[in-house]
Amino acid sequence: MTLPRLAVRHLVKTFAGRRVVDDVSLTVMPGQVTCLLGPSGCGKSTTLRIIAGVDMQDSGTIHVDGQLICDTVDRVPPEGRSIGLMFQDFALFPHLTVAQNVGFGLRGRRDDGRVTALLQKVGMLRYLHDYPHQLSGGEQQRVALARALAPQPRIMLMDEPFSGLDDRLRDDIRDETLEILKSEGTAVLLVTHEPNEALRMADEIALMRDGRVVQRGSPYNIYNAPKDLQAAGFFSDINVIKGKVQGALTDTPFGQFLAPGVPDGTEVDIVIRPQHLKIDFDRAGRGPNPTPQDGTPARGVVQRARFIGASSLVEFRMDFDGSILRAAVPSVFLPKVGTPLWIMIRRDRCFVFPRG
Ligand SMILES: Nc1ncnc2c1ncn2[C@@H]1O[C@H](COP(=O)(O)OP(=O)(O)OP(=O)(O)O)[C@@H](O)[C@H]1O
Repeated sequence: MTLPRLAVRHLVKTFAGRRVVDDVSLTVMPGQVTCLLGPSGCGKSTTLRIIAGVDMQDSGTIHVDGQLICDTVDRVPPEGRSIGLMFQDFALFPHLTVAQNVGFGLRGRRDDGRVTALLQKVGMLRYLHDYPHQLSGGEQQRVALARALAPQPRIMLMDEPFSGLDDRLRDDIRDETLEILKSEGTAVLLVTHEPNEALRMADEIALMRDGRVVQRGSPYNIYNAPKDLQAAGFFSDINVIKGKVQGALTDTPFGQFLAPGVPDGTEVDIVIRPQHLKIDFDRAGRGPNPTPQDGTPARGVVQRARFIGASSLVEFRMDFDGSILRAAVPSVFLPKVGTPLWIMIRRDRCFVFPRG
């Protein structure tokens, strides 16, 4: 069995009586990316700082390749942890050239061609003698990556490293960075509050809320099997339809939904993402026929429709209770406000959660 490159267990950190990091455990395997994902203030950066050795935990352990590097008794100093850091504001030294900046990353070790090899890898070899102010944001980011990789760290900790870059550039740099980190076999722990960044980069996502890791899993699993309503809502807009369970089923205007194992009388939220609503025509008020997969259709009237490029966002006011449902549909379809349409809910794409 492969040992995790980084294993963090039961980390706790309290500031002014508040548990900012509350029993956090996570692992990163060699050559893999784990994303610590969560809203601002949930404790991501504090967790990262403890792993880097800049902050000290109140309790909990950190192991690198099975070796204890920090508990509350023994503590390997930051420079002895074989950890590289990349932060958004982790600026290059302005008075050093690109080559000197990367060379600085070697921390006194012999170069042996590593600086040029790394600059080649990040596509910056021709800027060897340039100074940081002569480079674009994306180019500086590439040099920063080369500098962080110079001492061949076993782990790279990244805190929102791409947030200073504009959208198009960010996607490119993200993909390139990932490829380079994988080719170096570095284990990466990446902190972000952006779900799309985590979905795009992570092998594993640890979803954090109020100091706790509430769910861990592959991007696919965490997106398609969220643990609760908040976890579902963190990744996209969601629609919520209310119901009450009777005999493991809940009745709604969209027909019955299965709620296995949920006791009778429990109020539930049926959650569905906008792209999983199906829309059909009115047919003079008859609408489409019910199907086993899509259940009973319900009628709504278009309240708002916005073209946003690849898709259109359509907002419906539902006849049954006046509530609003949002659908994302291919952008070839942009219905007029006031159009009656019928909506069906794909059973296989719904999540049923007891209301908390
Ligand atoms: N040194 C400190 N002293 C007191 N409180 C702190 C300290 N460092 C962090 N906190 C608090 O701990 C909480 C978590 O902060 P942290 O920076 O870890 O969150 P985060 O999830 O990384 O958020 P962001 O994405 O905004 O940086 C915040 O409420 C913050 O104010």
